[in-house]
Amino acid sequence: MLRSTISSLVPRATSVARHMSNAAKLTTVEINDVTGIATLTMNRPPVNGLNLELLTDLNNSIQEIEDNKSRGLILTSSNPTIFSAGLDILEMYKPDKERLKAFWTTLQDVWLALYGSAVPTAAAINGHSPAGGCLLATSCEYRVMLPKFTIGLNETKLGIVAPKWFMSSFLSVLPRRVAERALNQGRMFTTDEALRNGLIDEVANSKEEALAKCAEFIGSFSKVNPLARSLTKQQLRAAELSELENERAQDLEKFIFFVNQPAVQKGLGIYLENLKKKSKN
Ligand SMILES: CC/C=C\CC/C=C/CC(=O)SCCNC(=O)CCNC(=O)[C@H](O)C(C)(C)COP(=O)(O)OP(=O)(O)OC[C@H]1O[C@@H](n2cnc3c(N)ncnc32)[C@H](O)[C@@H]1OP(=O)(O)O
Repeated sequence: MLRSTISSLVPRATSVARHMSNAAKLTTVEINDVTGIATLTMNRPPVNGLNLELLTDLNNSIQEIEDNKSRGLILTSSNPTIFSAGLDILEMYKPDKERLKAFWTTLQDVWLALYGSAVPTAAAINGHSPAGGCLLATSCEYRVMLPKFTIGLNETKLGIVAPKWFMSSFLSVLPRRVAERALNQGRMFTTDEALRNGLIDEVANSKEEALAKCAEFIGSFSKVNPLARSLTKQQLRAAELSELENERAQDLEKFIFFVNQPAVQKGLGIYLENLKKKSKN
């Protein structure tokens, strides 16, 4: 457990916090002038569905944070109950060919940037985090989650298959046996189950506390040489990163082929319909 005082690292000192950029509409980046930590917030109502525009903004924001040599990156959401609902299913249902390509390519970019980020990363998971939301959270090095939400890779429940690199992130956090069973079941873990299984590192009772715990984790590297730390991280993650780098085109082709299968389209249509029915009740 981290022991240094939380208060010195809390990235909420609004008087000193500097908005680095809000040029991107669906994400905001706020740098704390005291800690040097950047908080990257997703803001796409109603559920932070990862569509092409949100992914593009996420990618630009991560790049901006890297370029500005922030001390760390905390990923969170402006929605009080949803971290991210994962990929926007409307991008995959009856898709436009060119947009589908750009969508998947940008998702690949975001994963490579976040999983391979040179700065320490943490996720303040302040709401539900299915599928692509779980991918983002498990791409970070540390996860703090609020109670009574769910997280997991539920792709099999939608009749789709999580790509290899989704599994890599999941496997970097969970023991293989737990990951394999959860992936096959499309299991969503409650906050308590996620903590017990190691899918998250800590539980916090409020978003502020989650941000503070993430900042404390990032602060734990303050006495470590930053170059040695980032090269160590990147070396540990190199195999998974180069696997996708080397197979990006095939991964895209596979995705496009799979999404366009009539059975997959039918399954996505039914899933969307059920979501809409549920939201109307
Ligand atoms: C070869 C590889 C091939 C394929 C790999 C593809 C990989 C995909 C990974 C993914 O990320 S797929 C997406 C998986 N996501 C989900 O299954 C989440 C579904 N959503 C929910 O479970 C819930 O919405 C929630 C727990 C996130 C939030 O619940 P609640 O607060 O009760 O909100 P509502 O359910 O009422 O939703 C409000 C509104 O938003 C629409 N919506 C929700 N999630 C999505 C989504 N992922 N994509 C598009 N739209 C979504 C929902 O239908 C409602 O719309 P209305 O128009 O009825 O308001």
